Amino acid sequence: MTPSITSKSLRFSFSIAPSHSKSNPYPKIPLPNPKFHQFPQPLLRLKPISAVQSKLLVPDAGAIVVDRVTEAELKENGFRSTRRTKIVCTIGPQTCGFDELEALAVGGMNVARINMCHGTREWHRQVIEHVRRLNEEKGFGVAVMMDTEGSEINMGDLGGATSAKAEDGEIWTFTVRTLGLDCPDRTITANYDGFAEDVKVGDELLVDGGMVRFVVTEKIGPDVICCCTDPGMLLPRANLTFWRDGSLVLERNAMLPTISSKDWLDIDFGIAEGVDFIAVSFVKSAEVIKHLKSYIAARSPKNDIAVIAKLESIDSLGNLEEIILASDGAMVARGDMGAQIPLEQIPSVQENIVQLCKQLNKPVIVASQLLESMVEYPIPTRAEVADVSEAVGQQADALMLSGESAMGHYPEKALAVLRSVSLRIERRLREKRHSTLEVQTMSSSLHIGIQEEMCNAAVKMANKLEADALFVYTKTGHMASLLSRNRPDCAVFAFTPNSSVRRRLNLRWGLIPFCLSFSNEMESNLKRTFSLLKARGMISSGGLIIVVSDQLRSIQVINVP
Ligand SMILES: Nc1ncnc2c1ncn2[C@@H]1O[C@H](COP(=O)(O)OP(=O)(O)O)[C@@H](O)[C@H]1O
Ligand SMILES: C=C(OP(=O)(O)O)C(=O)O
Ligand SMILES: [K+]
Ligand SMILES: [Mg+2]
Repeated sequence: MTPSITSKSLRFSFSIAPSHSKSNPYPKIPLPNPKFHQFPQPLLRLKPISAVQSKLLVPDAGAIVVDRVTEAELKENGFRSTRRTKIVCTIGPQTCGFDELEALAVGGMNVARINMCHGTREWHRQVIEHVRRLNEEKGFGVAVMMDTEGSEINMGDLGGATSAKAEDGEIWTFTVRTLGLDCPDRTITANYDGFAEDVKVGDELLVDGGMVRFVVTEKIGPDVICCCTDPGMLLPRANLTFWRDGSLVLERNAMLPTISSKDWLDIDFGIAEGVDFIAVSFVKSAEVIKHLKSYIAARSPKNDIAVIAKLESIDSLGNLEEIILASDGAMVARGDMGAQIPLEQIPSVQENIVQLCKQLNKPVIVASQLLESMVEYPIPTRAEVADVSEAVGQQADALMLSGESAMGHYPEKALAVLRSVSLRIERRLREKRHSTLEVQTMSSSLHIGIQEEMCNAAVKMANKLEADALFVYTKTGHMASLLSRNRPDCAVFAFTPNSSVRRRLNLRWGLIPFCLSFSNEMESNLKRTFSLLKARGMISSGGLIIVVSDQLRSIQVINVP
């Protein structure tokens, strides 16, 4: 039977077919050497959703709700082969339409990110609305992350152009004048008034973390005249940093608040729209996170928005532990980080942050330039695949696409690459671990807690017994996070009655979040879960399951009846 999602999403969202396949899913794109372009992963077939079925997706009291893509993955590939590493996609002009968003959801997007640096609130509202509608009408479980602009120094929006090319030796003017749409050629606005006073002749000006470089040659009133020394593409609202005598000039940034007045308005917008995550740009200390969390607690009665600290400012690196502890998760924002520390330090900083987050039980996202060349080309570089593999090998909770999905030519292919590389590396890690009979669980490091000990023990058992899945019944998601933290060999089915907890668990490594109401009676919970899952073809009799719950201090080992 022909799958019924739009031919477009089928063509682009699934993994690249083997070379012997009769129909090439990418008919128009030449594949110079097919050997290199097989991201080996079986094609998933999502069943069509009829109008009648679509109504059934609205959960009733007795139902179990799971993301449609995961359900298809479970049915086709079984328990063990679900993807553990989660994927965040930045939504931009290439992917903001309903159909494009659906294609990303089909392709495995777990979280849709909107970046408040760009676009209007109305534009972002529309995207959030589309994601909601996809979840409600089509059975996806995509969460929404809003990313603040932050008050670092930015360029303006290029008078409406999508990009501009700066060539070697060209003279460009950076100005604090207000320019309308008739922006003169080779002129760029800077977003803060003191810019022309703060820079000095001889300073080096880095755009977007050094993707393009200029040297300041002259200052004329509000205009700073610069000569391009490293050519490249200028993108609207790109970050600007300036360097003097080999050091980053930080005085101005130190005076700017982490959360600007515009950011507070965006945060109000995010709270009103009910986003699942707010990511805070250029976090420097734990204070700002605590402040935002108390603001959210006061404004959002259910207090169900998680705060993610973006680690990208040089000032954050000395306070990592307290920032991560204060947050609900962290992002290794390698883009701007690369403008503030030497590039060769980024891999070790990434590794440290990922390990620290695992230790402190906070989800961590590795972001920026994972597949940068795919903004323009349909195939990633070998080096990009190696970088993605490294992040998956570190067992980061999630990988993020930025320009690749926001404004690139191949958003769905970039997503397919993240998915295929994740699956391959995850399997390899399990095989490696298995061949050395190594059982790895986290040491207890949080404040001594019964739940943490139980989860560590449950994962150890699951790995040793080669269980098919861990089940966790969790109201707040905490127990589920403690299982995920141990990066078990098997998938973790997390059952929660709360749909916003379910969406937030989307960011956690290896968790398959289900919405399910349950009682204090474990026996009846299990009976019901088994029958609901069996009816949907997601589990079969005989499977070995290890069960833990928020409420009961017990670990159960059960064969699916
Ligand atoms: N809402 C949007 N509207 C227009 N363009 C966007 C939007 N979001 C992202 N983009 C484009 O995608 C690029 C990459 O996104 P991202 O990495 O989030 O931003 P930035 O480059 O500012 O760090 C941006 O530079 C911008 O060109
Ligand atoms: C993710 C990042 O932040 P933004 O895209 O908002 O600059 C980054 O700098 O890597
Ligand atoms: K941002
Ligand atoms: Mg950044």
